[in-house]
Amino acid sequence: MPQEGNSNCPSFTSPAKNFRGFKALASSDYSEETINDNELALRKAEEAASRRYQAAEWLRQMDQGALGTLPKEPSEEDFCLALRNGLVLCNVLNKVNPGAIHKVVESPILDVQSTEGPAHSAIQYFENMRNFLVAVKDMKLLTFEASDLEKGGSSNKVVDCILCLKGYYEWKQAGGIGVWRYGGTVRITSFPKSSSSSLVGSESADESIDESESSQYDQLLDFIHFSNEVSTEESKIANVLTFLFDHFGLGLLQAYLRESDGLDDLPLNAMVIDALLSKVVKDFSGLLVSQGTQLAMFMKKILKGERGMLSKSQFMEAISQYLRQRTSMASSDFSEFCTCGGKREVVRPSLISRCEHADLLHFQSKQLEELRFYYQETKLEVRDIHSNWEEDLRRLNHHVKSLEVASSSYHKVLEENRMLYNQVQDLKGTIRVYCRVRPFLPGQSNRQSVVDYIGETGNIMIVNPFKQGKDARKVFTFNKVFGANATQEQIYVDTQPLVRSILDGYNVCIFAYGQTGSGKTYTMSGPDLTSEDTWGVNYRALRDLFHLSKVRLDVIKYDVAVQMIEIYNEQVRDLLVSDGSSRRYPLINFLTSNIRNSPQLNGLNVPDASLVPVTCTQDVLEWMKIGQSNRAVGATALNERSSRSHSVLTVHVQGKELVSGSILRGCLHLVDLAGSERVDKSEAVGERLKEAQHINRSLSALGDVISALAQKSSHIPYRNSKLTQVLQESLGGQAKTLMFVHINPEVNALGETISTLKFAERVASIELGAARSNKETGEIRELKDEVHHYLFSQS
Ligand SMILES: Nc1ncnc2c1ncn2[C@@H]1O[C@H](COP(=O)(O)OP(=O)(O)OP(=O)(O)O)[C@@H](O)[C@H]1O
Repeated sequence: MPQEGNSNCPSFTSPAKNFRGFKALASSDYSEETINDNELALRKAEEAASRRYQAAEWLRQMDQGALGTLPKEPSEEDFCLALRNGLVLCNVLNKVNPGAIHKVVESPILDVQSTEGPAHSAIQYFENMRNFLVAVKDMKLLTFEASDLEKGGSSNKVVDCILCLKGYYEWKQAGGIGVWRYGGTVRITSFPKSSSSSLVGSESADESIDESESSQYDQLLDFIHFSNEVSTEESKIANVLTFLFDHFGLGLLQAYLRESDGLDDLPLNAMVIDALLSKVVKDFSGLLVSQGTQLAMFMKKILKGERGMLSKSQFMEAISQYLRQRTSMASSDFSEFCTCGGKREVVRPSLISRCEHADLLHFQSKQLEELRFYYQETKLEVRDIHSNWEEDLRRLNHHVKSLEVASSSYHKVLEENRMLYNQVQDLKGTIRVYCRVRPFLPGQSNRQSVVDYIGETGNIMIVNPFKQGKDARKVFTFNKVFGANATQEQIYVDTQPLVRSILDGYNVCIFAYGQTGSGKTYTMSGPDLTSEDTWGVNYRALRDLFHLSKVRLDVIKYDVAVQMIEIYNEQVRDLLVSDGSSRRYPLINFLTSNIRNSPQLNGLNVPDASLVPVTCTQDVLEWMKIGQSNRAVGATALNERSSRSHSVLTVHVQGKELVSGSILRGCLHLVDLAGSERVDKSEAVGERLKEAQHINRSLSALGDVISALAQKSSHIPYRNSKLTQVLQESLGGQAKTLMFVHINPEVNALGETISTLKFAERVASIELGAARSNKETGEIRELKDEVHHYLFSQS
């Protein structure tokens, strides 16, 4: 298991620690140790005792006879005394190397008290001891002097000899291969030198080594030097092993954790880690054992190779060669292992032979080459596409610009076309029809519109949400269609030329048609008289007339007067009465004389209605307020503010050219028709029902007149209603007529919307003939005046 080292790096306990004694002896650091002499002596004594006990223990194990004479932990004296007769040593040596001593003197009597005893026992003792020392020497093991067992001798040398014998024995028992050790602290390597002296060493080697042992001592120093080198190598190896072990262990841990991804509740505690690591240790130990076995086999092969016995240098050279081979083989695997961190899938390639590895490398570099090629190709393609795009974009830009030009020219052409069309219409006298779509009103929740599309050229497409396919859509065409967002200003712009033509002596009739609540009053008058922005056609037209008349003041003098009547339940009422209750709001006796069926000389259709001269817009506003308040307004289920009557505001303009004296007479009828909805839908009863019936009757009379006019019928039924009678001149005469047809975008008004639009299309087809100006030269006027006087004087 890894342990914390000084460098804080995990490391194995280095086998080199086994050389502690020798290193202490040889190292220069030794002198620097701060241990004082007493401590050193004590330590040495402890170590010597420990080794002595070890030797005694082994002798007791090897020879039963020693059990009685040699204590388990003998003092130095007891130890020497027990071995002095040489019996135990001879018996043990014969066990280690059977037959090494032919004759062992058994049962020596050591009677130190008898006078002969010492001599006799000394003989026995000498014989056994001599035999033992000779045999040991023959075996090239550590020896000692017989005197070492005497008082003042070096018992340590005896201990070294016994432990050396022990090491030899164990080495032999293990098969007698390679390195062997004795005493648990010293290694001795058997180098088969030709010289008789074996290489031996002992950590207990001290100053007592005499001259005769100098060659042994030199060898011992050699060995110390060698062992230092080995220890350096070993510590390096230990570091590598530590590193490998960590990788191996942590790699396994990682693999385990990776594979346990799915197990959410897996308790990952210290116990699991311990269990894992003990498994790792087990595997690693197994690996070490098998490696050890292989290494042992290899060493055996070297030692027992064909070359026979090896010298130290040969042996070391063989090891180095082997290591070099292994290093070059392992280094690539090792670096791969380090790079990939032991991941299973990546580690696998490390198992592939180098040949396969090279193939893989070759294959990958080929793939890399291909990838590079494709990358370059793609880069070129992208560049091509990019430049193509740029080209396309340039062309598109150009195209857009030409379209812009075309579109502006198109608009110009469209405008010209419209003007030409209007001129043609003027020539033909066709009634102009403008369609206006009312916006949804605040509070209307279902905002599904029946208006699907509004074209620039006067098309409007109505969609029926309850129908499918072709039948669901219907297109109507008018002079112009204004969407819900059109402003009052935009509405008036197209009307302005017509209005201005009044000052040139033309009659103009503008009437608003549409279902109740579709915005007729909004177009004609506007929602709020106080705000000029929302003024309707009426006020704008009058403002325009006054403005123009002022501009022409130096050339023509204009007189403007207005009439305002209402047709309610087929009765014509004067709305501009404000001079007392008796004349207020009089019912004009329509059937007798007050509506002329042919244009009057003064252009008045209803001569009995009040004709109020006005000089400015403010005058008009005042009179209109009076007219509005006089107007009959009734509430219906469809629209509380719904006007249940037709209102006609007529502006009479008479201009006299200052130079020529010519008279210009024009009039403008501004007609706000009553709602065109069907009676059943208005849910009206009683008075309201009567109103609705009258309104419908007059509107269908209007429809009949329009049909007859469209068919160029010889009889036009103007007299069927008051409305058609009042508008006769505008519909059938030489007037310029404009109809604003209004539609409600709501789905529940779809039926009315369709019938309104159909009616408007019919109106649009009527050709009235070219409008004519009511201009009388001074000469004609004078002649007319003369005729007039003449007729009056005759009557
Ligand atoms: N273009 C528009 N923009 C905003 N609001 C409008 C527009 N047209 C109509 N309205 C609003 O719709 C409501 C009904 O409009 P208006 O009274 O003009 O309808 P009408 O056709 O004259 O009704 P009636 O036939 O009953 O006289 C009013 O509240 C009006 O302000």
